[in-house]
Amino acid sequence: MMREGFFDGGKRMEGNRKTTIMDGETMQRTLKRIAHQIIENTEGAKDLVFIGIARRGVTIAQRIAGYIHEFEGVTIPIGTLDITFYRDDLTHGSDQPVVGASNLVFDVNGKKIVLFDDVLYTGRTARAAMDAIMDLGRPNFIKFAVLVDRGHRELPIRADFVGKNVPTAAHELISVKVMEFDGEESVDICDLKNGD
Ligand SMILES: O=P(O)(O)OC[C@H]1O[C@H](OP(=O)(O)OP(=O)(O)O)[C@H](O)[C@@H]1O
Ligand SMILES: O=c1cc[nH]c(=O)[nH]1
Repeated sequence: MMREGFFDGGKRMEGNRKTTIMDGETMQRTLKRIAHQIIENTEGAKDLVFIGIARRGVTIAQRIAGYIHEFEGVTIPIGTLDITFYRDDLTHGSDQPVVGASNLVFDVNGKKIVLFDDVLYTGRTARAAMDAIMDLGRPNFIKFAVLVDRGHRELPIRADFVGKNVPTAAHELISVKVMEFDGEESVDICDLKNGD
């Protein structure tokens, strides 16, 4: 289930004023930059694996792995984690991330893991992802890459690779659209309070 004020997929944008902060070309350039940063900061491709948080984090992981293949000629294994939010009706609003299906196609022990998501907000999704990974073994390290960091952290979590830092208000939503799921590419800030 989703958190209050959150909408699903394309529907979440309807009826709300939006400002586009990244178009497809900028997104591509940003992901290429992150690919270079990952190459420089993960001590070589040996034991390097990616984990994408479904759904758009998986797309971002795949795109960046594609660029690294193009730049370095190495193929990085990609696993996926599905994390959704569950609202506990008894405690009104104490929404909790729940780890669903995971498809980690490798043993995490000793791996250099880069975790990917589209948006970093409270940090609860990242925390749930890291908990799920650590339950499976002991990686060499976990680094975190996001397309957008919008602030408002509720946990001491930060990303190692950030496409764009976007200061936001609580009544705004960052909506990332990728071709695979949305048929278009952009990052928009949607104002949920001042809808048209
Ligand atoms: O840092 P957090 O507060 O945990 O927020 C970040 C998460 O929120 C979004 O997922 P959302 O639940 O909106 O689902 P969706 O993007 O898959 O629609 C986003 O894709 C991140 O996974
Ligand atoms: O603004 C936000 C917050 C969490 N997740 C999103 O996708 N956008």
